[in-house]
Amino acid sequence: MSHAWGYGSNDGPEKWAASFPIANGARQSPIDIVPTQAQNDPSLKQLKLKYDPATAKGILNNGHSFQVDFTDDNNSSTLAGGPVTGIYRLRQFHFHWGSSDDKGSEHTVAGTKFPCELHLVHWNTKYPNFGEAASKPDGLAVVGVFLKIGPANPRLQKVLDALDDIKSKGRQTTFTNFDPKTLLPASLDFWTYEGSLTTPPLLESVTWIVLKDPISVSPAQMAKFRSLLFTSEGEAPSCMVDNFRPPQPLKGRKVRASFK
Ligand SMILES: NS(=O)(=O)c1ccc(C(=O)N2CCCN(Cc3ccccc3)CC2)cc1
Ligand SMILES: [Zn+2]
Repeated sequence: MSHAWGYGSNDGPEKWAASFPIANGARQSPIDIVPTQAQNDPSLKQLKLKYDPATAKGILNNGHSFQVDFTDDNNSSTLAGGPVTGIYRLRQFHFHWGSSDDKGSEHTVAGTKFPCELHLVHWNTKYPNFGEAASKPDGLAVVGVFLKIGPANPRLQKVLDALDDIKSKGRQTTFTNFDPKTLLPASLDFWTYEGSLTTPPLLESVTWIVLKDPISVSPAQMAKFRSLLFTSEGEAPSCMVDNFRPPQPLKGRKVRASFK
């Protein structure tokens, strides 16, 4: 069965359930976060993020987004605390964005869409590797950060400057000496809930940690994201935009807040 999926009218989120029936599962992501319905949980620990810039390895256009990959053969770049038990290793970060500034994020906040959303993907070191962890209910932890239109964000620039080298699907280049902590807002206040990957195979293995505060991105910087292609060299070019899944049913899940 072909698992070719995308974000178009023929292969987009409304069609994924045909190949990935878990798309209609009990803990799917993203969701609409309603702050007034999120309960403050004083038992939530402070989020502990430790990232070593030397673990940054490369940047890849994977045909759905672009990702910055990290070496994850030791505990140099990790997430701990917050809602998770144990130590999770940083594997990659990537983004989702829209064709215009009025959409693009996967999570929404009381119905508000942001133009872009950053995902930092970590896997639980109680499992031997990412692939194993991705199939376990407590296997992954993804930190989500909203990007809001404002002044140009200098901390995004090194990532955006690399995009010219990975314009089409399958292109990759080295990307080293980068600290993803520089992409985070000042406050690590977060909402958390149990969910899934937001792309196929939609595995229900993600503890989501969505930061309350956005970081800024300028319209010109958004244009850089939109300069990428879904397609490989030699194919009819298709702009990489609107690579977001819409919010999914909460199905009785509770969203907790780390803040009052
Ligand atoms: N938007 S997100 O929810 O943060 C997100 C996080 C991670 C990925 C991701 O890395 N991939 C690429 C390949 C690995 N598969 C899992 C897998 C499938 C089959 C055999 C082993 C593991 C997951 C999709 C995608 C989306
Ligand atoms: Zn993502």
